[in-house]
Amino acid sequence: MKKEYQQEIKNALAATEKLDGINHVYFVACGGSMAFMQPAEYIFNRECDIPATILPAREFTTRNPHDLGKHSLVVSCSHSGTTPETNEAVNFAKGKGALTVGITYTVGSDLEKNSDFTLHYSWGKGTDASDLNNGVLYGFLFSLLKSVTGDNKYEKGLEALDSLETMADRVRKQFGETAKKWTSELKREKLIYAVGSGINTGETYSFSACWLQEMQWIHSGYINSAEYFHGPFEVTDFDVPFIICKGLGVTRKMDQRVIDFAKKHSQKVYVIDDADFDMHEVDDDFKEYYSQILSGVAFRQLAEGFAYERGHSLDVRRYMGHLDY
Ligand SMILES: O=P(O)(O)OC[C@H]1O[C@](O)(CO)[C@@H](O)[C@@H]1O
Repeated sequence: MKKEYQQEIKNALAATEKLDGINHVYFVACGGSMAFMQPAEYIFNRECDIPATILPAREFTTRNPHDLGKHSLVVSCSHSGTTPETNEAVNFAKGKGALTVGITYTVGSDLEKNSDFTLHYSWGKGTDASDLNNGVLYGFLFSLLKSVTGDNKYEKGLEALDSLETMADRVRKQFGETAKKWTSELKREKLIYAVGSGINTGETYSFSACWLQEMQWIHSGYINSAEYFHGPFEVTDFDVPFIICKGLGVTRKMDQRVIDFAKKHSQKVYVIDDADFDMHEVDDDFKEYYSQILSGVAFRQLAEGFAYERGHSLDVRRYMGHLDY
């Protein structure tokens, strides 16, 4: 990871240590930037006693959590740094006395101006994965967990960042042909469901909401594997497509239960299995946490495959940036 990003993480971390105890960590953002932070909430919940909650930025300000105050840490993210709801949430949190850390690609953006501390990341093809948003988030997260728990095991989580690009590149090569095949088969589907859970919740939600709905205008919905059997499974039929992300770790059996059922009733079940991805560089304690970044690499290849097969650029929007909402 670039030295300046490491320094930004150190600066933000030092500020969290001055809080004299964190009562709650909130992650707030919109769309893909919110989805990208969901694993942080999951990891925090799994690893320590400090409550962590992720909320869409507008719901955060609307809900006005009762415990939000001078011992709270509010982490936001906006790629552009300009999304109004996210900036409103940061200013709202600051008004309550919370410490705000903004994660953004855009130097000098509103988010940077509004946040107490900023973590920048790089973007674009050819960027080392440790300098992308996920790398910077995990750099901050594992440093924070080490600080609040005093457990040195998080050093291993930080060390894995050095191998992230190697692992991501391996998945790109491994999954490339599969992505082409699946998207060629699915390109005329009017509706595709995305199913996942646990650490993969954000990436699976983002695949449905951002890649399929927003960037391909394909009807879709995210279904949590645990919730599939409580409503959504009634729409399962031989011709209904499901892309299911099968995670590692504690939620894997929930994903498997969906796969077993869906495969009996639909001929269009496609499974991204994180166990297929080689992660030998990562310590066992952190494999599940890193696997979602690799799921994201596969989801991105599917999105690019759809864009190619359907002749529909991922950059086209009908409303966003053109019409007020
Ligand atoms: O990350 P930003 O700049 O706040 O932008 C958020 C917007 O970008 C997306 O995540 C992807 O275009 C949208 O879903 C969302 O409206």
